[in-house]
Amino acid sequence: MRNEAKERLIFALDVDCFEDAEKWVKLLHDKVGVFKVGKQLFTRCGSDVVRMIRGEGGEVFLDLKYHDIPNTVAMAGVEACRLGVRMFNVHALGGPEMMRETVAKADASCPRGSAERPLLLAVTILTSSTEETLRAVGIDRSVREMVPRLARLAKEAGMDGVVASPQEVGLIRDACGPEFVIVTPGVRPAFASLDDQKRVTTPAEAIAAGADYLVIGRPISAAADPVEAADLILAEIEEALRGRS
Ligand SMILES: O=c1ccn([C@@H]2O[C@H](COP(=O)(O)O)[C@@H](O)[C@H]2O)c(=O)[nH]1
Repeated sequence: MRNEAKERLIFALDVDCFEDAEKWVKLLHDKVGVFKVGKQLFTRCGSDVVRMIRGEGGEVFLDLKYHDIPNTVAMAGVEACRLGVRMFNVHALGGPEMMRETVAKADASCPRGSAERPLLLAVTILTSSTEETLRAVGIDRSVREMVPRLARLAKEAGMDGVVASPQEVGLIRDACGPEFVIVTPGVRPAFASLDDQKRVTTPAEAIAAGADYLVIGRPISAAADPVEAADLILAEIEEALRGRS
């Protein structure tokens, strides 16, 4: 069960240099299944950091949240496939054509079912967003309407899963079924602060709701003892997985 908990924990490597990234990977590689490389680290270090993580035996979630015209996103997706990442993502708000094109180009470059094929994920509504955020950008529907709607669009386009708040896992499961992958940031153990996250649950609640992977950054990186924080989170995930089986 400890190994399953580890495989489901994704650590957000939100640091500003290669050396710090390498230190975190060496420190946490026994605790974490996947390391998430986002905009800050990728803009600073590029694909070298992906190769470093893979060289250390880690897997990579390339969290660049592509959102552009269909051809541009699809070709970026092909490059993500070539990097050998375990998963990468686009914004579902980029629309069905953008997602379909990304899936088609990934299928051509890295066939489904092959060992190298990454999971293709679509971000629904960011976990830092609220109803007010949606109104401000002109979306009149609620978060709880938008998330399953975007998840359904992603599934129909052939995407493997979504990134969403753990608060909406049940809605997504109802809309998209048990095989659809759900990756949840916005996870806060009781000992951590919310920071800029708005739609959060604890790790235990996220797993009990049916999340497949939990993305956690600052609750580990800002802890006085990051290894102890990761252990506490793993214990919580493990306990919740027992309750699920
Ligand atoms: O909706 C989203 C999508 C992505 N993220 C990313 O996850 C991590 C969360 O880090 P914490 O420190 O645990 O808050 C961060 O890298 C985000 O870019 C998200 O939070 N919400």
